Amino acid sequence: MNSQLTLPAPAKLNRMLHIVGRREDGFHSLQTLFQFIDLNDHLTLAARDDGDIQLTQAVSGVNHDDNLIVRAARLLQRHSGTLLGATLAVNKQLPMGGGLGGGSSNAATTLVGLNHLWQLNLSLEELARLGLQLGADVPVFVHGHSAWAEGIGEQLTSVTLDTPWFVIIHPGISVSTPGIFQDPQLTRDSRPITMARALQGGAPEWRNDCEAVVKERYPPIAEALDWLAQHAPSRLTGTGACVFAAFESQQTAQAIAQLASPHWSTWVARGLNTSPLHDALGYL
Ligand SMILES: C[C@](O)(CO)[C@H](O)COP(=O)(O)OP(=O)(O)OC[C@H]1O[C@@H](n2ccc(N)nc2=O)[C@H](O)[C@@H]1O
Ligand SMILES: Nc1ncnc2c1ncn2[C@@H]1O[C@H](COP(=O)(O)OP(=O)(O)OP(=O)(O)O)[C@@H](O)[C@H]1O
Repeated sequence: MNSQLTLPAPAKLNRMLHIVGRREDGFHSLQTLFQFIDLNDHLTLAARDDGDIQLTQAVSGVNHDDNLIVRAARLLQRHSGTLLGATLAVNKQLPMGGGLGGGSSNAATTLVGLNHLWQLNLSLEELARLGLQLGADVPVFVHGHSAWAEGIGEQLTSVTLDTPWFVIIHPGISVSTPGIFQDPQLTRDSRPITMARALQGGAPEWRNDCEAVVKERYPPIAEALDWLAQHAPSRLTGTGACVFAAFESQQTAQAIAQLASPHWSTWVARGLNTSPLHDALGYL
Protein backbone atom coordinates (compact mmCIF):
# COMPACT_ATOMS: atom_id res chain seq x y z
CA MET A 1 0.00 0.00 0.00
CA ASN A 2 1.04 3.60 -0.71
CA SER A 3 2.09 5.10 2.60
CA GLN A 4 2.24 8.74 1.45
CA LEU A 5 0.20 10.76 -1.02
CA THR A 6 0.38 14.37 -2.23
CA LEU A 7 -2.96 15.52 -3.59
CA PRO A 8 -4.52 18.76 -4.84
CA ALA A 9 -7.37 20.56 -3.07
CA PRO A 10 -8.85 22.77 -5.80
CA ALA A 11 -10.83 25.99 -5.51
CA LYS A 12 -14.43 26.34 -6.69
CA LEU A 13 -16.45 29.15 -8.15
CA ASN A 14 -20.19 29.59 -7.77
CA ARG A 15 -21.00 30.51 -11.40
CA MET A 16 -24.48 31.55 -10.13
CA LEU A 17 -26.06 31.43 -6.68
CA HIS A 18 -29.75 31.95 -5.86
CA ILE A 19 -31.14 31.93 -2.32
CA VAL A 20 -34.60 30.39 -2.48
CA GLY A 21 -35.49 30.15 1.23
CA ARG A 22 -34.41 29.86 4.84
CA ARG A 23 -34.86 26.57 6.72
CA GLU A 24 -35.98 26.24 10.34
CA ASP A 25 -32.40 25.53 11.44
CA GLY A 26 -31.33 28.92 10.02
CA PHE A 27 -29.47 27.49 7.02
CA HIS A 28 -30.44 28.80 3.60
CA SER A 29 -31.79 26.81 0.67
CA LEU A 30 -29.70 27.54 -2.38
CA GLN A 31 -29.59 26.86 -6.07
CA THR A 32 -26.04 27.12 -7.34
CA LEU A 33 -23.72 25.99 -10.12
CA PHE A 34 -20.35 24.85 -8.79
CA GLN A 35 -17.29 24.70 -11.00
CA PHE A 36 -13.70 23.81 -10.08
CA ILE A 37 -10.73 25.86 -11.27
CA ASP A 38 -7.10 24.90 -11.67
CA LEU A 39 -5.97 26.77 -8.57
CA ASN A 40 -5.07 24.41 -5.74
CA ASP A 41 -3.80 23.94 -2.24
CA HIS A 42 -1.75 20.72 -1.90
CA LEU A 43 -2.01 18.24 0.93
CA THR A 44 0.51 15.56 1.83
CA LEU A 45 -0.96 12.65 3.74
CA ALA A 46 1.03 9.83 5.36
CA ALA A 47 -0.43 6.91 7.32
CA ARG A 48 0.86 6.21 10.82
CA ASP A 49 0.43 3.19 13.07
CA ASP A 50 -0.10 4.93 16.42
CA GLY A 51 -3.57 6.30 15.60
CA ASP A 52 -2.51 9.96 16.05
CA ILE A 53 -3.73 12.71 13.72
CA GLN A 54 -1.09 15.43 13.36
CA LEU A 55 -1.05 18.46 11.07
CA THR A 56 2.61 19.41 10.85
CA GLN A 57 2.36 23.11 9.91
CA ALA A 58 -0.11 25.55 11.37
CA VAL A 59 -2.55 27.38 9.10
CA SER A 60 -2.38 30.97 10.27
CA GLY A 61 -5.31 31.99 12.47
CA VAL A 62 -6.69 28.44 12.81
CA ASN A 63 -6.09 26.25 15.90
CA HIS A 64 -4.76 22.74 15.18
CA ASP A 65 -7.86 20.99 16.45
CA ASP A 66 -10.24 23.38 14.62
CA ASN A 67 -8.49 22.94 11.29
CA LEU A 68 -10.88 21.33 8.83
CA ILE A 69 -8.08 18.95 7.78
CA VAL A 70 -7.72 17.60 11.32
CA ARG A 71 -11.49 17.55 11.87
CA ALA A 72 -12.01 15.62 8.61
CA ALA A 73 -9.31 13.07 9.51
CA ARG A 74 -10.76 12.51 13.00
CA LEU A 75 -14.29 12.23 11.63
CA LEU A 76 -13.25 9.56 9.13
CA GLN A 77 -11.22 7.74 11.78
CA ARG A 78 -14.23 7.60 14.13
CA HIS A 79 -16.66 6.68 11.36
CA SER A 80 -14.53 3.84 10.00
CA GLY A 81 -13.12 2.53 13.28
CA THR A 82 -9.63 2.31 11.75
CA LEU A 83 -6.69 2.05 14.16
CA LEU A 84 -4.45 3.99 11.74
CA GLY A 85 -3.59 7.66 12.13
CA ALA A 86 -2.10 10.25 9.78
CA THR A 87 0.57 12.92 9.48
CA LEU A 88 -0.81 15.73 7.35
CA ALA A 89 0.75 18.82 5.77
CA VAL A 90 -0.82 21.55 3.66
CA ASN A 91 0.72 23.97 1.21
CA LYS A 92 -1.84 26.81 1.18
CA GLN A 93 -2.28 28.92 -1.92
CA LEU A 94 -6.00 29.64 -1.67
CA PRO A 95 -7.08 32.71 0.30
CA MET A 96 -9.13 32.03 3.43
CA GLY A 97 -12.65 33.40 3.62
CA GLY A 98 -12.39 34.09 -0.08
CA GLY A 99 -15.48 32.24 -1.33
CA LEU A 100 -13.19 29.79 -3.16
CA GLY A 101 -14.00 27.03 -0.66
CA GLY A 102 -10.40 26.39 0.37
CA GLY A 103 -11.16 25.05 3.85
CA SER A 104 -13.96 22.82 2.54
CA SER A 105 -11.72 21.56 -0.25
CA ASN A 106 -8.94 20.75 2.23
CA ALA A 107 -11.48 18.73 4.23
CA ALA A 108 -12.66 16.87 1.11
CA THR A 109 -9.11 16.03 -0.01
CA THR A 110 -8.42 14.70 3.48
CA LEU A 111 -11.52 12.47 3.39
CA VAL A 112 -10.90 11.17 -0.13
CA GLY A 113 -7.11 10.83 0.36
CA LEU A 114 -7.31 9.01 3.70
CA ASN A 115 -10.03 6.72 2.33
CA HIS A 116 -7.34 5.57 -0.14
CA LEU A 117 -4.41 5.54 2.24
CA TRP A 118 -6.29 3.69 4.98
CA GLN A 119 -7.88 1.39 2.35
CA LEU A 120 -11.38 1.95 3.71
CA ASN A 121 -13.20 1.60 0.35
CA LEU A 122 -15.99 3.99 1.34
CA SER A 123 -17.98 5.33 -1.63
CA LEU A 124 -17.80 8.99 -2.63
CA GLU A 125 -21.49 9.26 -1.59
CA GLU A 126 -20.67 8.08 1.92
CA LEU A 127 -17.68 10.42 2.17
CA ALA A 128 -19.82 13.34 0.93
CA ARG A 129 -22.45 12.58 3.59
CA LEU A 130 -19.74 12.61 6.25
CA GLY A 131 -18.22 15.79 4.83
CA LEU A 132 -21.52 17.65 5.08
CA GLN A 133 -21.06 17.59 8.87
CA LEU A 134 -18.01 19.82 8.34
CA GLY A 135 -19.48 22.35 5.92
CA ALA A 136 -22.09 22.86 3.20
CA ASP A 137 -19.40 23.11 0.51
CA VAL A 138 -17.56 19.87 1.39
CA PRO A 139 -19.85 17.47 -0.56
CA VAL A 140 -19.20 19.04 -3.98
CA PHE A 141 -15.45 18.72 -3.47
CA VAL A 142 -15.91 15.02 -2.64
CA HIS A 143 -18.28 14.58 -5.59
CA GLY A 144 -15.55 15.92 -7.92
CA HIS A 145 -17.61 17.11 -10.90
CA SER A 146 -19.16 20.46 -11.86
CA ALA A 147 -22.59 20.38 -10.33
CA TRP A 148 -26.00 21.95 -10.02
CA ALA A 149 -26.63 22.04 -6.27
CA GLU A 150 -29.78 22.46 -4.22
CA GLY A 151 -30.66 22.07 -0.54
CA ILE A 152 -27.87 23.78 1.40
CA GLY A 153 -25.55 22.84 -1.43
CA GLU A 154 -25.42 19.08 -0.82
CA GLN A 155 -28.00 17.81 -3.34
CA LEU A 156 -25.78 17.49 -6.37
CA THR A 157 -26.38 16.76 -10.03
CA SER A 158 -23.33 16.60 -12.29
CA VAL A 159 -23.38 19.06 -15.19
CA THR A 160 -20.95 20.05 -17.91
CA LEU A 161 -20.21 23.77 -18.04
CA ASP A 162 -18.15 25.85 -20.44
CA THR A 163 -14.49 26.04 -19.36
CA PRO A 164 -13.38 29.62 -19.87
CA TRP A 165 -10.34 31.34 -18.44
CA PHE A 166 -11.23 33.29 -15.35
CA VAL A 167 -9.71 36.39 -13.86
CA ILE A 168 -10.21 36.09 -10.11
CA ILE A 169 -9.58 39.01 -7.79
CA HIS A 170 -9.29 38.93 -4.01
CA PRO A 171 -9.50 42.49 -2.71
CA GLY A 172 -7.56 41.60 0.44
CA ILE A 173 -10.37 41.39 2.96
CA SER A 174 -12.11 38.45 4.56
CA VAL A 175 -15.91 38.04 4.48
CA SER A 176 -17.84 36.39 7.31
CA THR A 177 -20.17 33.85 5.66
CA PRO A 178 -22.50 33.68 8.72
CA GLY A 179 -22.57 37.51 8.79
CA ILE A 180 -23.87 37.67 5.21
CA PHE A 181 -26.43 34.90 5.75
CA GLN A 182 -27.72 36.68 8.88
CA ASP A 183 -28.06 40.09 7.20
CA PRO A 184 -31.73 41.21 7.24
CA GLN A 185 -31.27 42.83 3.82
CA LEU A 186 -30.32 39.53 2.11
CA THR A 187 -32.67 38.46 -0.69
CA ARG A 188 -33.97 35.04 0.37
CA ASP A 189 -36.99 34.64 -1.87
CA SER A 190 -35.69 34.04 -5.35
CA ARG A 191 -38.13 31.90 -7.28
CA PRO A 192 -36.75 28.35 -7.64
CA ILE A 193 -35.85 27.54 -11.24
CA THR A 194 -35.18 24.22 -12.91
CA MET A 195 -31.65 23.07 -13.62
CA ALA A 196 -32.50 23.06 -17.34
CA ARG A 197 -33.56 26.69 -17.14
CA ALA A 198 -30.39 27.67 -15.30
CA LEU A 199 -28.23 25.98 -17.92
CA GLN A 200 -30.28 27.22 -20.86
CA GLY A 201 -29.98 30.89 -19.90
CA GLY A 202 -26.21 30.50 -19.52
CA ALA A 203 -23.74 32.97 -18.12
CA PRO A 204 -25.49 36.20 -19.23
CA GLU A 205 -28.44 35.40 -16.95
CA TRP A 206 -26.44 34.15 -13.98
CA ARG A 207 -26.29 36.18 -10.76
CA ASN A 208 -25.32 35.82 -7.12
CA ASP A 209 -28.02 36.84 -4.61
CA CYS A 210 -25.39 37.68 -1.96
CA GLU A 211 -23.85 40.36 -4.12
CA ALA A 212 -25.96 43.40 -3.09
CA VAL A 213 -25.45 42.86 0.64
CA VAL A 214 -21.74 42.07 0.23
CA LYS A 215 -21.18 45.22 -1.89
CA GLU A 216 -22.94 47.33 0.73
CA ARG A 217 -20.99 45.88 3.67
CA TYR A 218 -17.57 45.63 1.98
CA PRO A 219 -16.80 48.63 -0.30
CA PRO A 220 -13.46 47.13 -1.52
CA ILE A 221 -15.42 44.20 -2.99
CA ALA A 222 -17.81 46.61 -4.74
CA GLU A 223 -14.75 48.37 -6.15
CA ALA A 224 -13.25 45.12 -7.50
CA LEU A 225 -16.59 44.06 -9.02
CA ASP A 226 -17.08 47.43 -10.69
CA TRP A 227 -13.53 47.47 -12.05
CA LEU A 228 -13.78 43.95 -13.49
CA ALA A 229 -17.23 44.72 -14.96
CA GLN A 230 -15.56 47.24 -17.29
CA HIS A 231 -13.95 44.26 -19.03
CA ALA A 232 -16.58 41.48 -18.80
CA PRO A 233 -19.65 40.57 -16.70
CA SER A 234 -18.30 40.13 -13.18
CA ARG A 235 -19.67 38.17 -10.25
CA LEU A 236 -19.05 37.26 -6.64
CA THR A 237 -18.22 33.65 -5.69
CA GLY A 238 -20.02 32.29 -2.60
CA THR A 239 -20.26 35.12 -0.09
CA GLY A 240 -16.98 36.62 -1.38
CA ALA A 241 -14.48 38.13 -0.96
CA CYS A 242 -13.33 36.94 -4.41
CA VAL A 243 -14.91 38.20 -7.61
CA PHE A 244 -14.45 36.76 -11.09
CA ALA A 245 -15.11 37.21 -14.80
CA ALA A 246 -14.83 34.74 -17.69
CA PHE A 247 -12.73 35.20 -20.83
CA GLU A 248 -12.39 33.05 -23.94
CA SER A 249 -8.60 32.95 -24.04
CA GLN A 250 -5.82 32.70 -21.51
CA GLN A 251 -4.07 35.56 -23.26
CA THR A 252 -7.01 37.96 -22.83
CA ALA A 253 -7.48 36.93 -19.21
CA GLN A 254 -3.78 37.52 -18.51
CA ALA A 255 -3.85 40.91 -20.20
CA ILE A 256 -6.80 42.01 -18.01
CA ALA A 257 -5.20 40.55 -14.86
CA GLN A 258 -2.11 42.66 -15.52
CA LEU A 259 -4.22 45.82 -15.39
CA ALA A 260 -5.63 45.00 -11.95
CA SER A 261 -4.64 47.05 -8.91
CA PRO A 262 -1.42 45.89 -7.23
CA HIS A 263 -3.32 46.14 -3.94
CA TRP A 264 -5.38 43.11 -4.94
CA SER A 265 -4.37 39.47 -5.32
CA THR A 266 -5.21 38.44 -8.87
CA TRP A 267 -5.16 35.01 -10.50
CA VAL A 268 -5.86 33.61 -13.95
CA ALA A 269 -7.31 30.10 -13.79
CA ARG A 270 -9.07 27.69 -16.14
CA GLY A 271 -12.58 26.38 -15.45
CA LEU A 272 -12.70 22.59 -15.10
CA ASN A 273 -15.49 20.03 -15.18
CA THR A 274 -13.64 17.41 -13.12
CA SER A 275 -11.71 17.99 -9.94
CA PRO A 276 -7.91 17.69 -10.14
CA LEU A 277 -8.20 15.56 -6.97
CA HIS A 278 -10.32 12.97 -8.76
CA ASP A 279 -8.10 13.14 -11.86
CA ALA A 280 -5.07 12.43 -9.65
CA LEU A 281 -6.71 9.40 -8.05
CA GLY A 282 -8.22 8.06 -11.27
CA TYR A 283 -11.86 8.51 -10.23
CA LEU A 284 -14.75 9.42 -12.56
C1 LIG B 1 -21.99 30.34 0.30
C2 LIG B 1 -21.32 29.07 -0.13
O1 LIG B 1 -19.91 29.24 -0.23
C3 LIG B 1 -21.80 28.65 -1.51
O2 LIG B 1 -21.00 27.68 -2.09
C4 LIG B 1 -21.58 27.96 0.86
O3 LIG B 1 -22.94 27.69 0.96
C5 LIG B 1 -20.97 28.21 2.21
O4 LIG B 1 -20.47 26.97 2.60
P1 LIG B 1 -19.47 26.81 3.81
O5 LIG B 1 -18.44 27.89 3.81
O6 LIG B 1 -19.04 25.36 3.78
O7 LIG B 1 -20.42 27.15 4.97
P2 LIG B 1 -20.69 26.40 6.34
O8 LIG B 1 -19.41 26.33 7.10
O9 LIG B 1 -21.48 25.17 6.10
O10 LIG B 1 -21.64 27.48 7.00
C6 LIG B 1 -21.19 28.71 7.53
C7 LIG B 1 -22.43 29.49 7.98
O11 LIG B 1 -23.09 30.02 6.82
C8 LIG B 1 -24.50 29.94 6.95
N1 LIG B 1 -25.03 29.13 5.84
C9 LIG B 1 -24.21 28.36 5.10
C10 LIG B 1 -24.70 27.62 4.02
C11 LIG B 1 -26.08 27.72 3.74
N2 LIG B 1 -26.61 27.04 2.73
N3 LIG B 1 -26.88 28.50 4.50
C12 LIG B 1 -26.38 29.21 5.54
O12 LIG B 1 -27.12 29.92 6.19
C13 LIG B 1 -24.76 29.36 8.31
O13 LIG B 1 -24.92 30.44 9.19
C14 LIG B 1 -23.48 28.64 8.65
O14 LIG B 1 -23.23 28.58 10.03
N1 LIG C 1 -7.57 24.06 6.31
C1 LIG C 1 -8.22 25.22 6.34
N2 LIG C 1 -8.05 26.10 5.34
C2 LIG C 1 -8.72 27.27 5.33
N3 LIG C 1 -9.57 27.65 6.29
C3 LIG C 1 -9.79 26.82 7.30
C4 LIG C 1 -9.12 25.57 7.38
N4 LIG C 1 -9.54 24.97 8.49
C5 LIG C 1 -10.42 25.79 9.08
N5 LIG C 1 -10.58 26.92 8.39
C6 LIG C 1 -11.50 28.02 8.76
O1 LIG C 1 -12.54 28.09 7.79
C7 LIG C 1 -12.81 29.44 7.40
C8 LIG C 1 -13.35 29.46 5.97
O2 LIG C 1 -12.31 29.10 5.14
P1 LIG C 1 -12.48 28.87 3.58
O3 LIG C 1 -11.15 29.04 2.96
O4 LIG C 1 -13.20 27.60 3.30
O5 LIG C 1 -13.44 30.07 3.21
P2 LIG C 1 -14.23 30.36 1.95
O6 LIG C 1 -13.32 30.30 0.77
O7 LIG C 1 -15.00 31.62 2.19
O8 LIG C 1 -15.21 29.16 1.84
P3 LIG C 1 -16.70 29.09 1.32
O9 LIG C 1 -16.71 29.45 -0.10
O10 LIG C 1 -16.91 27.61 1.57
O11 LIG C 1 -17.47 30.00 2.22
C9 LIG C 1 -11.48 30.15 7.57
O12 LIG C 1 -11.67 31.51 7.84
C10 LIG C 1 -10.84 29.40 8.74
O13 LIG C 1 -11.16 30.01 9.96
